[in-house]
Amino acid sequence: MMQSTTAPSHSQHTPQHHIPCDEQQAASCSNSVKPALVLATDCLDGDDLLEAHEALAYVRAGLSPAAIESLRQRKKYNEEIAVCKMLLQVWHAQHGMELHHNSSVLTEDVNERRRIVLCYAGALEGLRRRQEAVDALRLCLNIGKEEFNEEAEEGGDDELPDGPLDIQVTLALAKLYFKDNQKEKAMRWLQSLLTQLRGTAANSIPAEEVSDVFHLAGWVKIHNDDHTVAYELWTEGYGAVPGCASLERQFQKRACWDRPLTEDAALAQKIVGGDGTVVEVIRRDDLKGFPVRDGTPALALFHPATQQRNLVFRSRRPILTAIECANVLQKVEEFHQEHREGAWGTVRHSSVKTTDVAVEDIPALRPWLRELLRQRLYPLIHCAYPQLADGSSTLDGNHSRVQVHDAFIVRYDADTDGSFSLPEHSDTSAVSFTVALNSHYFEGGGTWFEALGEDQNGSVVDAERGHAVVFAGPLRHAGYPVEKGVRVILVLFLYIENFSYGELLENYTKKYDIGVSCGVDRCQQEEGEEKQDSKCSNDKRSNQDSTGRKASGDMPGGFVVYNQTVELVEMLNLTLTISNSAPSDYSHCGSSCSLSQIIDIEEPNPCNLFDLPNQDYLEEAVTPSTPPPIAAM
Ligand SMILES: O=C(O)CCC(=O)C(=O)O
Ligand SMILES: [Fe+2]
Repeated sequence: MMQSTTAPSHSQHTPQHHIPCDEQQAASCSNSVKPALVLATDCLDGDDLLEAHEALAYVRAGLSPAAIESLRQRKKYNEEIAVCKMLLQVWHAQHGMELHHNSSVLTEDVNERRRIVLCYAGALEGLRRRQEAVDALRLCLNIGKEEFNEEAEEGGDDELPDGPLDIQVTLALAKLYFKDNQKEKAMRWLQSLLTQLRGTAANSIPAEEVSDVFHLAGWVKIHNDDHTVAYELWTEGYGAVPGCASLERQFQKRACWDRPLTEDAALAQKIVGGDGTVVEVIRRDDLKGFPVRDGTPALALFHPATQQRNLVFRSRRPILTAIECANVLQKVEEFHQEHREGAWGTVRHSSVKTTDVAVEDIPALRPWLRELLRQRLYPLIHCAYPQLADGSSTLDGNHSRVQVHDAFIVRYDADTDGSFSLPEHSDTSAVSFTVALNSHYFEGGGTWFEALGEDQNGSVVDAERGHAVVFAGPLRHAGYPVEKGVRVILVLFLYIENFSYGELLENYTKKYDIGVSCGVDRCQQEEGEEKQDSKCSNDKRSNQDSTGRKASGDMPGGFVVYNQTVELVEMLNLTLTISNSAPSDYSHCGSSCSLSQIIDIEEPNPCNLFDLPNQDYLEEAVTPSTPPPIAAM
């Protein structure tokens, strides 16, 4: 069983920069006065007395800046709704309700109506009146109110209108369905758009609309766990719109990770190096398996007989040498110095924002990662997850079916708000890796898993420098807070070619009557994406589910509340069990942590995982010729 130690007390575990509650309240009160007063002054300058009074009322009420912003936003949406409603009434009085593609309404009038409807639906969505926003868009697409009935509300299929679809309105509708986690419906509309685009002369449709359709369709597929089709769509989209930066990025990513590997070994050795230690091929005995609780949905991905309940593994010996780790950190740091003025970004992921950098952006690390995957990580995955639920293997002959969806290096810093931890989430991957690139200059950290441990509080799996933790991506997990210093890890989101497991997860969830998981789903975000919610939205409005936990309500975006991790820590501190005692000789390293301190190459490894009690060795794989059906689990 897992080795457990009692968790540090709450005070030990709360990072120093967290202000106590009452202090925090006082800070937010005084903060609110300033912007509201500025606002009031601005309004007076602009002779807008009403707004000035409103702003002063906010000041008197002691509202926080966030509350003021939210009130003003609500007001703006309500105004937009009132104006749009009136304009639509006028428009329909002039042109009638129905608008067929052969109708005599002028193009300008059609464009005007579209603009109003999109604004109207956007404002309704902003106020969380999503169903009304859907109704408005459907009406604009000539799916009349009269047949909008319970069937639609129950998730029945929309009937597609005759004739060509209005691309912008259909896209907006598909986005709303996607946000509402109605992925099949979203995909149905997008499929119709794709068919329409494929049958239309390329230059007759604005490139932006074409790229938006491909982009969104790809993301819906990713969130439906069908990465293979998503990348096919993005590749096709890039062919249709070669100028589209976001599609190009996805295309280049494939070109980077699917490249033939012929020269990588020598190149990787030259660039990233090693200390001459040959990292032997990983065998199953090299992995310590952590069994998850019965009823964990991610169990549905793998064959129950070969997997048992082991969905999280940690390597018993390092898969990266100390020199390799140091050299990778060096390259990452050099990259930030040369290209990012020394600063790390948080733009790559929406909903759960890591402070990170994509490996494919650092040319020196590309051959290294390709070689690492081929030589060590893919074999490791095959050992850990030998057989999928459909009876197939992660290997196809000698070729690994595992593919990179996202590869990035994450930096946690105890002294930086928003990057000392990562809230609870699941990854958009079948299998994920974290590989520790340092271990001596931080305290805390590790990966918390909801489904591990004896009780409902989960457990933290931590790893020494060079060691890997591999786990099923749909497992709920979090980056446990780093209390002191800096923790740097390599993270990989991987998918398995032609293995889309969404339905397996869904059936398992239904079978065990598990509610829809609350919280956030990790998805990638391209730079500048926040402006376009056609990809993953970064919606920070929170709501509450019936269990009292904050839930995103939205898929795939959700919200980011770093406080969520603080809540998590508080909850964990009650009865947390840490799966392995952390090395006790961490040295303190504060905000001025330098690269040489993070790169802990000189340090002896304080905790040799080979010396741990071995009772958790995995059982040898039993591979039955015909797998029992999932229902037998
Ligand atoms: O910090 C960790 O160990 C987890 C990181 C993670 O879950 C992620 O980047 O998606
Ligand atoms: Fe994750």
